[in-house]
Amino acid sequence: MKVVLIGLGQAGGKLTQALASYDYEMGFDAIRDALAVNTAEADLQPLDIDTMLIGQDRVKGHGVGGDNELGAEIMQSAATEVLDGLDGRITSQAEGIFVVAGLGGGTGSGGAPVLAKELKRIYDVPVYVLGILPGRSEGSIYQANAGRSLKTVAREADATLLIDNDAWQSADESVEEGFETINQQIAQRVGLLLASGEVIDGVGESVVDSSEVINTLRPGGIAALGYASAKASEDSAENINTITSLARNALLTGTSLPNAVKAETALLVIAGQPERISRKGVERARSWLEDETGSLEVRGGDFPLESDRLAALVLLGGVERSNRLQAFLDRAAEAYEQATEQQAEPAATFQNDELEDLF
Ligand SMILES: Nc1nc2c(ncn2[C@@H]2O[C@H](COP(=O)(O)OP(=O)(O)OP(=O)(O)O)[C@@H](O)[C@H]2O)c(=O)[nH]1
Repeated sequence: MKVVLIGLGQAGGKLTQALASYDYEMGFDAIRDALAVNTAEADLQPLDIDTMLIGQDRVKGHGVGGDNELGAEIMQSAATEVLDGLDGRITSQAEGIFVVAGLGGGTGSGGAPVLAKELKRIYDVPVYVLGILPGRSEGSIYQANAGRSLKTVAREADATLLIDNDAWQSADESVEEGFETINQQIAQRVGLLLASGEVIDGVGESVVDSSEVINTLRPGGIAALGYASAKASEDSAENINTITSLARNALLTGTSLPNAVKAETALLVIAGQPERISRKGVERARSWLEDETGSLEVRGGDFPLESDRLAALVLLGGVERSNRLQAFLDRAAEAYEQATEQQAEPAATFQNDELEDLF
């Protein structure tokens, strides 16, 4: 699936760069262009991808310091400038646009819904948001910002693929190392998903069409991505159980949004050397996924990849509220209440039940 990425804010820029590097290193060429947009000059400097600084008149290149309303205002004023900067990048080949952002900060959190809306007005391809939810140990401002941002982003984007910063946490890492690991994990999973539907030189023809990814995301609302991999035998007949257990692990322990299981649609991609992929295993895994997700629309296919391992990638579309999402929404509502207690006049209202209509 040929896409253009726009990374907003610090997390958005770093993740976009990780995605672009992975795509390049693997030779997938699914990411046709990538641009990082930020209000903070220092966050753009370390990036190798093209960058654009916005809002200098308001914050002089210093970022919005977690103020997501200011982030939204700046993106609104800079919309024409950003869209001009995208001219020539979003060509007729593009099958989708991804706005990538951490939902807990200011620039990405406030800017993502505004930009998604503007992009949808102009381009006739789906506009998705790849949004990062703050981990549970992050401060209440992050939780409140992300709650507010998620509410609008889920309305404006064609689908919002959520990544929980707690999803693939490793115990003995610093926060920075942790982000690096998470970004790598996301880059690999999303990279494989995007590469599905692409024909890869010398490896053969892909059997997952990009329209399958688009159709899986068609219910809109929240989407999640699961992944698991394991060493596999050279004989496909020995891999029947490996494939079913990979699909199981991808859904039950490997999703970007823990406990997201029930969904309207699902896509199961089995990646690996074609000789190692057992058809029987794939069929079993698909029917297991159908039962488990409650979805009547489970698509599937293979993705040829030179490796002695097999991997299962599960994309869920129209995800029902999960325990983890509920816990996040509760935290966001509580954080907002705390913030309003300290402020005489809240700038915006946010209630947990306002998010009910998302699901
Ligand atoms: N996964 C991941 N999350 C990150 C990374 N950097 C920051 N975050 C998360 O993103 C959120 C903060 O968003 P940032 O992107 O830093 O903020 P911003 O959009 O640049 O906005 P301002 O700094 O307020 O201008 C927090 O929830 C962080 O935990 C990263 O490299 N990877």
